Amino acid sequence: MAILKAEVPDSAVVHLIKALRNYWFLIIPAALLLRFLYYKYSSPLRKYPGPFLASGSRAWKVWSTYNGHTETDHILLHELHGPIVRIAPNELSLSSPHAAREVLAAGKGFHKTAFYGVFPPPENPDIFTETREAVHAVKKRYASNPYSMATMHQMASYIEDTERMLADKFDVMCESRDGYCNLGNYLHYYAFDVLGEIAFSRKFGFLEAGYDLEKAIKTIDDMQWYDGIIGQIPEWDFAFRRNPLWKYVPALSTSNFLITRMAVEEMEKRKKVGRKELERKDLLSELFAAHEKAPEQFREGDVFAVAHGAIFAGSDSTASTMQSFCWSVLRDQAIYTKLKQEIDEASASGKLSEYPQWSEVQALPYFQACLKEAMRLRPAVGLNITRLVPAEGTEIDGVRFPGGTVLALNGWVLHRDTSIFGNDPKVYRPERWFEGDAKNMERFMFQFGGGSHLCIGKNLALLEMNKTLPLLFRDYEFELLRPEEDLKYHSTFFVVQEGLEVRISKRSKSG
Ligand code: HEM
Repeated sequence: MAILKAEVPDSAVVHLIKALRNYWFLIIPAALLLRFLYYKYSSPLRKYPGPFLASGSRAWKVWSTYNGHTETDHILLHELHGPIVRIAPNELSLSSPHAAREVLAAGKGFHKTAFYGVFPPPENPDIFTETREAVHAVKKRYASNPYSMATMHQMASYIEDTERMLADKFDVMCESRDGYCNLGNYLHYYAFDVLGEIAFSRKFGFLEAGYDLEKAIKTIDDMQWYDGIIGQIPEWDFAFRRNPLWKYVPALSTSNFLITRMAVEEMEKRKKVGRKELERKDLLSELFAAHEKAPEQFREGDVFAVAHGAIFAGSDSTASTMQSFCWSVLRDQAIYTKLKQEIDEASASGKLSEYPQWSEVQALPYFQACLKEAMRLRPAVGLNITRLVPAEGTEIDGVRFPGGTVLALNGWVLHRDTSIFGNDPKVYRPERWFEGDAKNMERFMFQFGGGSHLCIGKNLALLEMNKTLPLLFRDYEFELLRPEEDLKYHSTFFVVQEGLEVRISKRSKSG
């Protein structure tokens, strides 16, 4: 006897699964298109111009960061679309320096975005990566004394010790047949070794080796590149670096990374011998002192995170600024000659010590103008710094922005504003600092950020550059090997530059 099977109709869920299986190639693009259109048109930001791709997805900014030229992309965007450009469904880039001051001003409620949370270490954020404003304020308060100019001046001799080593290296190159010097690389090694001395009382050894030891600098650049890209889509970090499986891929493990290894060794040493037994002060010992004063508010983990983070935040940035300075000055003979003249005159009249001192260099107006102009035209941070509009929304320059909107600021864009910096903002011209309203221009310089997130390493970076650059230009003659070529660079978070190669020779003491 035949068994009759009752026909049970498929449920709606089964229908859906079958449809997905059979028509996924149509359904997925259609869903993505709908999502794109929803983001494009449902947002109150739909009235702002910008790249088409950016209006409905974050793909445009991921692509721009991946390509390594966020800064030039944004300059072009603003030239094309004006002062407010939509660069993602919920994100606007602003080109007005006045607006930037408002956004960065302390106490206005614009918090850092999730972009920063991607930068390591997630388990114990440092001052740069901490996005909880209240927690950030506490950490910064305890770390500010170790970074103060007074503390930095006490450590100036370690900078001089590293200067001596750099000069020894350059002296050898001057004696070589072709006088070849990769000035860009050596400034990079120098900036790292200075930070090693300042943070841990030890050079990392880049200068001595004369190459990128254990590819540590390259690794940092690659890591920052990852942070920059994934920072645009922060939730994706959970699929990659925050994925628990990540640590089982040996090639991706950073625990044996040169900089981290040294930081851990120094940390252990200090814990064993105690801070008071140490022969000299450094950033780590000063941060330990802050921890001892307030062990609950500034924990041991914070000491490590802040000292370790300093290397990441402070080396590429300072190196990049010194490279921009050298390249900009050396490619213009008139500027180069004028700068040497000022330095030589100060030297001849005994106003510049063997290792130039901060106060002496403040009295070199042309040098100061050259440095400011380098930081204006090629600020070391190439990606946008981003802030969230407070929940209640805000009004800036007469424009209302809804709460939760991400506002993006890029130093390369802001520093090309003609109303502040004059009609030729794309030209490297130190003279502008004597012609225009220099005080006003300074108010609108963002190379160190601003407000409550102003760069904590600004004093160290300025001290280092003010001591080192005049020394180099006093004692050595540099000739660019390819003066007609632009310096190659790409932005990870910082602007990583390549190709600053020169012929070097020793200058006579009389100039
Ligand atoms: C010429 C060199 C430098 C430049 C151009 C520079 C630039 C900047 C900028 C633009 C910011 C703000 C980022 C933002 O708001 O998103 C920043 C923050 C920071 N920088 Fe620097 N920096 C330099 C050197 C240093 C050094 C030497 C250190 C440490 C030794 C350092 C440590 C930091 C830290 C910890 C922050 C986070 C501050 C906060 O959020 O409160 N930087 N820097």
